[in-house]
Amino acid sequence: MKRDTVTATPADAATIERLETALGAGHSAAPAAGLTAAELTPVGVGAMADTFKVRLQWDHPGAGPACLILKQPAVDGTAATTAASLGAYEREARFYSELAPRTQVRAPRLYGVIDRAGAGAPDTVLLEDLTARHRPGDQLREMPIEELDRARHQLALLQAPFWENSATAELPWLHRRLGVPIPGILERMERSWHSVTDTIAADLPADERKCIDRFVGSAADWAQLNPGPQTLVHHDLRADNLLFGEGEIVLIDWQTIGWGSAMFDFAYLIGTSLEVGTRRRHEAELLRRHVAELQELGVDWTESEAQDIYRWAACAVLMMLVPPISSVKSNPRMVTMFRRMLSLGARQALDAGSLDLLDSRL
Ligand SMILES: Nc1ncnc2c1ncn2[C@@H]1O[C@H](COP(=O)(O)OP(=O)(O)OP(=O)(O)O)[C@@H](O)[C@H]1O
Repeated sequence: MKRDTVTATPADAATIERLETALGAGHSAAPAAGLTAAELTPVGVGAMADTFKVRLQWDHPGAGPACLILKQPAVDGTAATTAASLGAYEREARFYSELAPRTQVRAPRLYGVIDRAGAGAPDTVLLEDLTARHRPGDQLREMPIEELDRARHQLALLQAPFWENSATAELPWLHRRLGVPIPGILERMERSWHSVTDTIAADLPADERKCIDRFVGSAADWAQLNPGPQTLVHHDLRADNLLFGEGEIVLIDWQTIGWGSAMFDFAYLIGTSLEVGTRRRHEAELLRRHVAELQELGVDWTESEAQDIYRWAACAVLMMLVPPISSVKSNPRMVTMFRRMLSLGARQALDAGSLDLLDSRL
């Protein structure tokens, strides 16, 4: 969003009251602190959520945060209804309140939650504002390998405490995209892919197009396989969902936090972040480091087991990006981004021999 088109809007009385109550309940404001004014500035209008930076004025200076990030259901009715039906808002709120405190992963601090729709579960999160000293990642540029490795380290911190943890696996609100039948996935994949073969995907090399064709036909079986140790899966761990600060990387956008194969986020992060040549040079070492760090964190896993699962996981980029491509139309940045990631994803699957693996297992 262009900064010069962004204007701040004063919050109405109902919003101020909701914020004050939520911050009090979240122990993020002094008891009985009074919020006197709030001003909302949009920072991101996503597919499913609207995000605002909120400046706050308290009756006693310092009684609560001066600034926060508010992420709430999108105003766009269709997207919001889809997200709500998928449990995306509740899931993100529950991740921040119930799971983030059990990990060392760097996510924004949660200040409070709001049940805006009155559906009996929170759908809005109030988060630590990191706009001043952090910059969002850029999906259109290659991530420097040192930064990628630090993001990967955060992934190890997310995964280790929940590794094969049966109580976490049973949490009904976690997103399940792997290891379960996904109704209509084949039709959605095919419809989406065929709608862009003459546009976004028109100039992809023939072997990449063929690879995507084959993957689309077997995506449901691929997702069902879901091999290897299971743990928490972010499901969209890529540059756009990372905030880079001095000496730290912060992971955001937890609407799709779920349960699945430990190699999924690893393959997706690498596949969406690195150019093909860089990935080829570094992926074995990144995998080795990832397993070594998990082991240091108490996880019982070996490099060769991880390599085996990586062959499957190398389709993660295609799995995540083929279904939404048909809805990417007019925005040139999104078109460029999707085309680039499709190509990277296909090349990653080809390099890993993922489709041959799939053929041999089915
Ligand atoms: N705590 C935060 N501090 C600073 N900026 C943030 C914070 N949270 C989100 N942002 C900014 O807002 C943008 C949108 O946030 P986020 O990725 O969580 O939602 P989204 O992508 O719009 O929604 P969706 O969940 O529908 O994909 C981010 O790209 C980031 O620039």
